[in-house]
Amino acid sequence: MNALATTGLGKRYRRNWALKDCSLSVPEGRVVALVGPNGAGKTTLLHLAVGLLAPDHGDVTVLGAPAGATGTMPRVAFLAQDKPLYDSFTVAEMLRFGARMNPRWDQDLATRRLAALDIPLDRKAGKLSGGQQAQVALTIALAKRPELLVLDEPLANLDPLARHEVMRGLMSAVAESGMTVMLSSHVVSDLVDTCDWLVVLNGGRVQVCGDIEELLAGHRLLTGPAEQADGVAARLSVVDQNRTDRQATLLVRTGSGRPALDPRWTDRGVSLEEMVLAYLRRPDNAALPRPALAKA
Ligand SMILES: Nc1ncnc2c1ncn2[C@@H]1O[C@H](COP(=O)(O)OP(=O)(O)OP(=O)(O)O)[C@@H](O)[C@H]1O
Repeated sequence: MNALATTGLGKRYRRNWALKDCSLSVPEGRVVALVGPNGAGKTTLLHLAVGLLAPDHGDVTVLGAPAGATGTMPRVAFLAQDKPLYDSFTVAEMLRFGARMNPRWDQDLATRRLAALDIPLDRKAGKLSGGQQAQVALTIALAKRPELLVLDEPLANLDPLARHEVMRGLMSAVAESGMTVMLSSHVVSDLVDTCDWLVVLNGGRVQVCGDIEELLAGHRLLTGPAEQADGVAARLSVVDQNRTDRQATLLVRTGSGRPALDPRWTDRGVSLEEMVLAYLRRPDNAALPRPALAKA
């Protein structure tokens, strides 16, 4: 079953479509990287997924039911971009609040996790560091024992060590529970070792959706003489290219296998960051399991 599926999903604010024609699916148990530039529609998509917004077009299904369905809410946890905690509550009071609000609450998980992180239960949330606040907010989301955990920019404003710690904590929770996680970020390098499913949003449209390993295996970076570049580009599906007078570099979608090339060309695999940036630079190109990106 898919943890999340959208069909022709659209959301507009007044006359502007923040999200348009968005069709994607995320199988259960995946850790999903949702990436895209500022204003791409990431927060809008996440809010639609957790039922905080209603679609203007199309459908969103979460864990087999329409997003926001009453029966699904206890199975979904959402951590908003600003990591909302009550500043004047102590950590212990935040946990009590979580316990009252959530029928599947796991107090033992919450206290063990916070003890391992050395976060004092008697400290007021407003007096914690940014990294500690992120960890408390994540702990509350995890103690809900969700089947789908949705995190909007969980690493924003954290230093590199805190980013690493948050991701490590998240990964051990995923390993224990098998839940599906969807997290948005601007920083692709933070997601490399963690995520196994990629969704790229750009200008309110889905540009890439799929298994990261398969996507990486299906793209190559070719370098060769500029005068032959048109011939090579005509045979292959070029995502992005960069040419000087003498040399051309093409990032191509091969599907699978390596393209046959003139010996003056070299080719190599691509990193996740190279692939994502190539698509973001070329919003008209797409890597989708279903029809290519519709033009505006
Ligand atoms: N409440 C709102 N009213 C009007 N327009 C909005 C509202 N929320 C978002 N938008 C617009 O919708 C588009 C998508 O915004 P959204 O916040 O979903 O993008 P995002 O990818 O999360 O951006 P960021 O990475 O900057 O957080 C943007 O053009 C934004 O200006």
